[in-house]
Amino acid sequence: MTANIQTHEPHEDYAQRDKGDVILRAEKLERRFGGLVAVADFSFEMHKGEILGLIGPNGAGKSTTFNVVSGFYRPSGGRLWFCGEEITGKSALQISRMGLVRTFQHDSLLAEMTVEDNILVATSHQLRSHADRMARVRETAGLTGLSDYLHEKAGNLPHGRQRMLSIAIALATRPTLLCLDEPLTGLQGQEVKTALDLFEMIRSELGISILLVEHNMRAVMRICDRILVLNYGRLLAEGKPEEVSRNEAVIEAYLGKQK
Ligand SMILES: Nc1ncnc2c1ncn2[C@@H]1O[C@H](COP(=O)(O)OP(=O)(O)OP(=O)(O)O)[C@@H](O)[C@H]1O
Repeated sequence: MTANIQTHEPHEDYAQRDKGDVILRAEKLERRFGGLVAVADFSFEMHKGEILGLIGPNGAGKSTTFNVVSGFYRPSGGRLWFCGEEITGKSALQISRMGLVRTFQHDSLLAEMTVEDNILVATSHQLRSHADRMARVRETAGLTGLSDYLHEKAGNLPHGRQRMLSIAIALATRPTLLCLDEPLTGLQGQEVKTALDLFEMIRSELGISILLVEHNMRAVMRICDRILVLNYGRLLAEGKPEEVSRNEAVIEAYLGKQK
């Protein structure tokens, strides 16, 4: 893994700086599907302002963790807290209204509706006045590079713009925690760089923390402050990118899968 993974400039140490400022806490999280244990004994904390990576080989339990944290699946065991409030067993809608919002691996856009309307719908429960909602739409479109596409049908956008629209929809409510599920899939060179710059900006300008599941290791190593590694549903390692990329067990888990 060290051969094709590079770490870049040192990250500001958000995890250390905000030690007392936990926004997400999982304690012994577990999710079973019949006899299959997809996630087991998974405990972690996430701090305000962090960009936290969740990586692992195919089938490691990353998406299941996302689904449990965001309320789309009920945990089979363990407990979860968001901003100090227990969210174990709460619905996806309740959790998203508390400010924990996720995107999906496959874009969930309203393809026949315009970009503007897709973003507008996301603001509807939060902002009452149409003027406020339109201002939020324009601001969000500006952040995500979609200002020139507001009147296009979402389904007509190129793939990279559709991915940005998924993020714009999640961002429109200005969540506290944004969970991104493989947001870079299908993006090419400059598009990846633009997306990573956007994630940095979301954190630094809007103060939104990011939990990132992503297979693009180079990108994960560049952007994350800290990384959790899952293997067979269990926490295999955690640490800063440079620590994780040198971890023998992590290297073995990835290389073992490639044989
Ligand atoms: N709805 C489900 N029903 C039954 N088994 C499931 C379900 N969702 C996930 N699994 C199983 O749980 C395990 C973990 O899957 P999960 O999708 O969470 O892994 P992942 O790390 O996200 O994988 P990938 O990187 O391929 O997306 C796998 O064995 C998978 O087959």
